Parts: sequence; C-alpha cells; structure tokens
Amino acid sequence: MSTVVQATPTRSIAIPPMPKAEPCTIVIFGASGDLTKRKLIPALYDLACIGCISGQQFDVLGTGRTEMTTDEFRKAMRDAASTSKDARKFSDWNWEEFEKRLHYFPGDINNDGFYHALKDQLSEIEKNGGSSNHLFYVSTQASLAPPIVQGLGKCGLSKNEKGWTRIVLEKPFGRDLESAKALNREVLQVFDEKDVYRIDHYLGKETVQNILVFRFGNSLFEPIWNRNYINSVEITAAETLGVEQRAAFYEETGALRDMVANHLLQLVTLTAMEPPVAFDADSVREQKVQVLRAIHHMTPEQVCERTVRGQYGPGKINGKDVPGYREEPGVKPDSRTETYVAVEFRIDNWRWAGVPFYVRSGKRLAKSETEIKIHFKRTPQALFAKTSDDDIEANVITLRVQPNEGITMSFAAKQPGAQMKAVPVKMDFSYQTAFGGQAPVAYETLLLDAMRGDPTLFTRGDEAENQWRIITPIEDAWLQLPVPKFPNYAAGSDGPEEANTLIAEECKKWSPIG
Ligand SMILES: NC(=O)C1=CN([C@@H]2O[C@H](COP(=O)(O)OP(=O)(O)OC[C@H]3O[C@@H](n4cnc5c(N)ncnc54)[C@H](OP(=O)(O)O)[C@@H]3O)[C@@H](O)[C@H]2O)C=CC1
Ligand SMILES: O=C1O[C@H](COP(=O)(O)O)[C@@H](O)[C@H](O)[C@H]1O
Repeated sequence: MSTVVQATPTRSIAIPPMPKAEPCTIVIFGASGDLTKRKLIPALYDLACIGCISGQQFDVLGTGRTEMTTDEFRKAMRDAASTSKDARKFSDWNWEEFEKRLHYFPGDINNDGFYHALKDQLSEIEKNGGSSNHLFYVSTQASLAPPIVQGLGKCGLSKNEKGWTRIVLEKPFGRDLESAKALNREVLQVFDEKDVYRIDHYLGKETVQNILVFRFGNSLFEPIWNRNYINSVEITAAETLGVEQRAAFYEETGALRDMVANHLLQLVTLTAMEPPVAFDADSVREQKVQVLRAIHHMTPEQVCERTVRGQYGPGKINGKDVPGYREEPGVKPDSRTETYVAVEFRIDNWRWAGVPFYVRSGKRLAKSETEIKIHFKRTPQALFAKTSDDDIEANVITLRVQPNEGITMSFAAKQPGAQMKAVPVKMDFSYQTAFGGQAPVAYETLLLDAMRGDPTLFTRGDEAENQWRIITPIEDAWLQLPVPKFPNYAAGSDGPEEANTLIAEECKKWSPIG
C-alpha cells in the first residue's frame, strides 16, 4: 500500500523570463543528424518564440554530407519541430519567421576544401546582415571532432577579428582517455579554453540542477547523506527509443560511451560531491572532479563482477512490434555493440566508502525514465506487532529527472486501526504541480548559455579526462572478454536478467522500470 502526500512551494513563484542571446551565426556540423532535428532546432525555435533570440542577426548554417537544398532542410526541420515532444506550442506563423534564418550547405568534414567553402558561406551570411559572431557546434560522432577542429584552425575560422568565436563539442568527448587528452590538446591549439564548451545536456536539465539545491539548500538531508545512513544509490536512465537512424554513430559508441561515460557519471558526481565553497563554475567543477578521482578504477576481474552488457532483440514497445538491434538499418548482423549497460561504481572516499552506486542505462526498455534512488539503511529492529522485518521498507528518496520531474520520499506510517502496524507511504513533490508553466528544456538553457558566453553548466577538460579514466578500463577489459551472447534482452523488457546478479547482494534486484 502506498499513500501520496503532495509538497507545494510555501509561496507562489513564477518562472522568471530567460535572458537574451547575443547575436550570432551557429554553424552546426551534423545538421542532417538526429540531434539537430530532435533537440537543437526545436530548442532554437523555442528560444526565438519566447524572444530570447531576435530575428535580426541570428542565423543557423547547417552542414552534413547529405545533399539537400536550404528549402529541403527548412522543411525537414519544420517537420521535426512541429512534432517534437520537447518544443513549446508550435505555430506556423512563428515558424515562417524563424525558418528564414536557417541555411544548409552540404560538405564532407574530411575534405580540406570544405572549410574554405564554409568560410565563404559565412561571409555571404554576414553580407546579408548576419552577425560576425560565430558559434561552431560539433554534433557528429566523436571521431569527427579532430578533423573539424583542425579544419577550422587551418582556414582561419577559429580566430575572428570582427566578433567572438566559440566551439561547442558534443559528448562523448573522445572515445577513451588517450583520445580525450589528444582532443583537449588539439582544441586548445586552435581555441582559447574560455571559448570551448564541452556539452553534456544532462547538466542543463532543471531536475539535475535541482540535485544541488536539494542537497545544499536544505539542512535536513546533508547530515544523513553518507555511508552511515545510506545503503546504496541506484541510478537509471532507461529509454524506449531504439538506435533510430543513428547506426554510424551508435556502432562506434555503444551505451557505455554514449550514456554512462558522461550523463550518468554527471548524476553520480552531483549526488556524491562535497559542498562547493561557492556556487560558481570552478568551485562546483572542482568538487565534481574530486568525486571522479575517487571512483575506483576497475581491474579486469572487477569488470567481470561489476558490469553487465546487453543488446536488445526484437520485442514490443507500446504494443508495437520492433526489430532487434542487429536488424536495425546500418547495424552489422553480428554487431558486438552494447545497447544496455549496468555498472557498480565504488567511491573510495570518507563519505562513500562501502556504498555501491548502481548505474544502468539502456535502449528499448519498458519505459523512458531517468531517476536517482537513494536507498537508506533499514531500522535495526522491527518493533511493531503484525509487521515483519521484511514489511518495513527502508526509506528511499527518489529524484525523478524525467518524466514527471520531482522528488518522492518513502517512509513508514501507522496503518489506521487497533493494531500497531507500519505501512509504507510516499511524500511527493512534482515540479509541474508546484510551479506550473513550462521550465526550459536542457538544450534551450545550454544553447542560450553558449550564445551568452556562460560556461557554468559545461564540462571542463580535466573533468572529461577523469570520466575516461573510469570508463576506459571497462572498455579495455570488455575487448579482452568473450562477447556475451547477444541479443540478451527483449525490446520492451527491463533489460538482461544478468543485471540482477550485480545488485543482488545489496538491493535484491533493480527497481522495476515504469
Ligand atoms: N541524438 C540524440 O538524442 C543526442 C545526441 N547527442 C550527441 O550528438 C552528436 C550527434 O549525434 P546524432 O545526431 O544522434 O548522430 P547522427 O548519426 O544522427 O548524426 C551524425 C551527423 O554527422 C554527419 N556526418 C557524419 N560523417 C560526416 C562527414 N564525413 N562529413 C560531414 N558530416 C558527417 C552526418 O551527416 P550525413 O549523414 O549527412 O553524412 C550526420 O548529420 C553525438 O556526439 C551524440 O553523442 C547528444 C545528446 C542527444
Ligand atoms: O546523449 C544522448 O542522450 C539521449 C537521451 O537524452 P534524453 O534527454 O532524452 O534523456 C540518448 O537518446 C542518446 O542516445 C544519447 O546520445
């Protein structure tokens, strides 16, 4: 049984308006790809609708190998924005104004001549009244970031005497520790660190930022936020989406690099970090890096014990048949790429010694949901008659990142009646109920920050390298181990059965998805 009590703000609070972007032209490398249509263009369109981007001196120049005219690009982006689940209310009138600022120019990133042609395109936009500030957005698979950075450097586009130039680099930043170090070196040969924005869009999510407010804006939780009271932490990022049209990207990436090496490690660090001395970019990043440094690097034996990989087979999502990963367009029929991963991290520091952080992420799971569950220790004794040890559940705080953003606390309460029987109840805070309105989605926040020159919510170079120090030993050990028998979970399920063996000792099994 479970009763829900609502938590609302103690006074009414409206969501304040967002600031205005600086004028600029955004060049998107990878504009024919999934991220551009699903997240970037809907976010930019929304920013235009709410007046953060003014029509004048704002342009987007998209590029990719796919041959398309600007009109075809505009049409494809319109289709995407009008059906985007992230976008605010779509209106044809607003779109007609917005699409005038979209341009497309096909080309191959590996071709030196492409960058000179790109420079000409930018000059043309400027001649027509566009801004001389340039924001380069690298939205391709990681292996293409170095040629882009070099190409921009060689043709002089990384320096700009007439305005500012910034570069946004999508995650994953490199594919292992060595390539991340090399990419950091290459980027810094061409750009100043202050102009480099390594993006991890989880940091732009309101509920992810709220982890810090929840922990450090309340005196209630911090005293118990440690190994003395917490038994384990369970972090889930589950998606119903499959690989979509992204096989080229996903085959070289896999779930560990795609989600765990960045988004989920961000959730781990924000949950585990010490209080920063101030809420500024460097103080927060400093504490996050300390957590990354304390996460235990696994030996190959520990990789066997503490990780599980999976790949989805055919199944049903929302009642519809979907193919297995190996049957998806562009995927090799014997692909070894993992679409699911579960890992047990250990943080070797004073606060967290002995507390496992169980982390899992997968595609084509039963439901799309991202959440952090803090499992507290059980009471030492079952005091109440009619209530067995097993019936008294340990307290759990659930931080719901998406959907239905909010926080739930479970605790025991007396069941009404003559008997002294304890039952679990829940206290629930929901963003939507409490604040109403529509909070900005992550890419709106982060694109706006990049256009305004605010790096607070972006990843520092050493942070990215420290993430790979944890992930690379896992990737290396997997390469040496026999490939698991893939596929090992059905689309629409909770993931491979083996994942439960990882968590069995502390939690019995993973919380059900959905
Ligand atoms: N999709 C998502 O939901 C999210 C993605 N990301 C990140 O965004 C980035 C892009 O991902 P996504 O859009 O999904 O990947 P896609 O595979 O969908 O897109 C890759 C893009 O790169 C372009 N490309 C590949 N090779 C070349 C080349 N030689 N020259 C020019 N362009 C090339 C492709 O263009 P073409 O096919 O025309 O050659 C395409 O536009 C990744 O770093 C990913 O981690 C981050 C958050 C969410
Ligand atoms: O970075 C990525 O994130 C998305 C999931 O983002 P979300 O905001 O919808 O949780 C994931 O689908 C994609 O594979 C990955 O590249």
